[in-house]
Amino acid sequence: MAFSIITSNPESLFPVFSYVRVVSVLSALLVAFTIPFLFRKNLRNRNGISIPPGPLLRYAFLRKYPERALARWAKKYGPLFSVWMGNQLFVVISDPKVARDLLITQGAIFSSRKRYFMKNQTILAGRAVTASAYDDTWRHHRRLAMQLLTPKALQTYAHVLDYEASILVRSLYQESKGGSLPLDPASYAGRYALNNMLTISFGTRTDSSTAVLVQRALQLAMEFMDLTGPWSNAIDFVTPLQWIPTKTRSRGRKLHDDIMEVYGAMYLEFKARMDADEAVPECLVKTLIETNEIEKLDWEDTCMLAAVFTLGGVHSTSGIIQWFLALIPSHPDIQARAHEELDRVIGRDHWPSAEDEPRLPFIRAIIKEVQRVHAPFWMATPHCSTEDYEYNGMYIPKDTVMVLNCFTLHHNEERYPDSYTFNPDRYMGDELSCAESAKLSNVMERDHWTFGAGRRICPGLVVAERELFLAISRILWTFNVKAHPSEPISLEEYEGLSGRTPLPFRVVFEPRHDMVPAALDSIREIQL
Ligand code: HEM
Repeated sequence: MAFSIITSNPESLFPVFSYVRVVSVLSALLVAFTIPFLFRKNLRNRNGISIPPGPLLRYAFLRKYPERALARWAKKYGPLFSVWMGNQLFVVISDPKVARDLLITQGAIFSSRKRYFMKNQTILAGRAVTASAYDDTWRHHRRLAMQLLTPKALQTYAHVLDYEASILVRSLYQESKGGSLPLDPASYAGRYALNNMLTISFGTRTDSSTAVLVQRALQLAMEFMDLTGPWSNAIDFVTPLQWIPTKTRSRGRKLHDDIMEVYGAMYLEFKARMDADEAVPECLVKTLIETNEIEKLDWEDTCMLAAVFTLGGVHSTSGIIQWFLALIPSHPDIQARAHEELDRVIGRDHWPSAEDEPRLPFIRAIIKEVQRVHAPFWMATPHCSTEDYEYNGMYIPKDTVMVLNCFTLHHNEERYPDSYTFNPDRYMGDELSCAESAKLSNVMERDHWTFGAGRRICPGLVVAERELFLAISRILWTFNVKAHPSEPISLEEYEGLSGRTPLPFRVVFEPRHDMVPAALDSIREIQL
């Protein structure tokens, strides 16, 4: 009987093995299995409130110029939207008041960092201030770093920043042969920022922009920027990729080892000098060595702290100087007004110093406008929430990555009319420093968001502002910066994963008046 059923109607005996059914079941399983990886999931809190709206698909990475996707989504979904990156929920802030309400007012909840596989776990091993969660280790390390970065501490090395700005201008003059050869300013601006950070960290500097140390430290900072975009590495969002030996994973591990090696060696060299009772300058590493007994930092913490200023404060500052030099040749009217202000307020027999800043409102306005139109980090450094939170009828779960969408914030037409135009005049009358501006309760008056917001705001901003003013005001005092007639300057951004500098370009540094050589001759060597 059973045999006859098989021969007359085989499907009835093996229904699940029929070709069509097998394919259908497998397809259904595949769809059921992949849908959660392809499409967004809505999450609700116990009051039934949903996460902020956002795109339907999940993403493994946002590679090319992610800020443009964020700007489009902000237009479509509003000032607070959410995106799923693999299994990680991101909430993106694109409005100044929302940034204030969440990152500043609710700083106790929105000040942690996600443990990004690449940046925070592999390269920085949860350290270097920027990679630490919002906890006692972060407070400890940030306090140590801040000892060198307060306005009062800055006074102890203000003469070095002044000196380095002079050296920057003199190098540009000499190596352009008095303006006859066009120069790519990247390594000059890089060495300027690097020397300032080396001084604060290690009490040392380099004489040449081609010195091995300069090249090595700049390479490490560049590799760091290339590997650590907040949206760019699929390895951060697709966990199985972290288990296999990919090229990206190897690069991350190598960078960690290189940072330990380079900065560890510099630390030990400094310590050997102290052990030999040599006179050494005040700097971060000296503080770390002197307080080692009390602070009890392990070796990895020590190396990462020694590296933090160089990793955070070189490409950022040098990038803004480069953006200034890329932008200014195509705005001769703005450059002429800056020259006029310098001639009127400072004169030609000496160049500006830090004390002159309040008297040069147009130069200050140019610097703020460069920072607005080309912030080196369009998404700052994302924060992470440590508790569930409900905001304006939207649910933000614990462990959400919070992104400050600086690109959209900097193109807010209400705050910056005609926002795509480079127009320093929008900052005329703004007499506040960036640090003061970041504390304004009316955030619609804040100058820009280039240094981030809230409790993780860039601790180096007072130093960075001083460096930018000295470099840019002296370049303007000394030169007429022009494009080379046969080399148009592209304003396209270098697509580093996190930091943005201009694509390589060259400019002509034409000395502006007869007093330039005398000013350059008057530079006096300093003792560190
Ligand atoms: C123009 C130059 C600079 C820019 C645009 C810049 C920008 C930023 C941004 C956007 C953040 C993240 C803020 C946040 O999480 O909300 C940050 C953090 C940080 N910056 Fe800067 N920075 C600059 C210069 C510097 C300098 C000169 C130093 C050191 C002397 C420095 C050290 C740091 C450190 C240690 C952090 C981590 C702070 C933390 O996580 O608590 N930066 N910076």
